[in-house]
Amino acid sequence: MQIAFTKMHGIGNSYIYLDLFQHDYKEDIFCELAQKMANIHTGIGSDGLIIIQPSKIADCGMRVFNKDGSEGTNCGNGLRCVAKYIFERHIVRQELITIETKSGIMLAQVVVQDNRVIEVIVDMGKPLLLRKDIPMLGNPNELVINEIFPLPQQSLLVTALFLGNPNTVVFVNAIEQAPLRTLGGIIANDMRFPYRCNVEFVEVVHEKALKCCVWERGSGITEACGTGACAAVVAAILNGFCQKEEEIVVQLRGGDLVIRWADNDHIWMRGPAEFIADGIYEFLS
Ligand SMILES: N[C@H](CCC[C@H](N)C(=O)O)C(=O)O
Repeated sequence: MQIAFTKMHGIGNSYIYLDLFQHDYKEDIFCELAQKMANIHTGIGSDGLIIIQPSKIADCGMRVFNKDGSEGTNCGNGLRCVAKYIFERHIVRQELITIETKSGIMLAQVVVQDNRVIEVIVDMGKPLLLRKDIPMLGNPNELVINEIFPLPQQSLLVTALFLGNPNTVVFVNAIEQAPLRTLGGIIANDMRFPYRCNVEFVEVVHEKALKCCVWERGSGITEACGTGACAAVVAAILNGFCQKEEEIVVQLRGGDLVIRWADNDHIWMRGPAEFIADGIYEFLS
């Protein structure tokens, strides 16, 4: 079966995009397709698969599937790419775009220069801070801020929250020394998170800049994570390292995002989105 796809990335967090406005691919192949197309050796290579589809309640819908075939509930870098895609491929004509995700309807504003989207600003909604909303085992109506998180090898101090998807933030003195490879997957798959979680290690550079590296639920280490960068800013503000209302630059391996926790409690993310290639994939189910 031939699959028409577009590969795009948001600061190095790359996905294979399928456009269901143009093609009628059935959802029962998405899990296997994500695993096969994301494979760098036998497929196209990406951090996962994103489905762009019609929606009854927004300009379009977005579903995100990780490398392991699991489905996420949102994708910050993916939202910017979807907004760019549907604007430049004329699925919509307006610059303010609504995108339905499994964690709610997101609002994206494309910034256009010479008919090209050079940047996208996304309202990522409000962070959810209670354990029951992350979700994380323990007292359901408690916050998880700078909490001791015992592991077999050592105990960490974590701040956990839901922002598009479950996130656990660990502050470190130097990002180069973050135990990303050794502990990222262990935390992400810990049984205290019923739906697993994305894990961000964060160094506070100063009150308006963070360094962040990420182990993503279902995909492992990625160059960047949009929802993770937003979660890092929320955690830094909750821990008193940064201030609400300020624009915070989050420096990830693949590039920078500008994040702001506004006074209406919404999180705003600003960053680029790029096309890489269009192609046809031979799917042998
Ligand atoms: N791995 C994530 C989905 C992708 C999130 C990330 N790529 C982003 O840019 O937000 C999850 O399963 O929650």
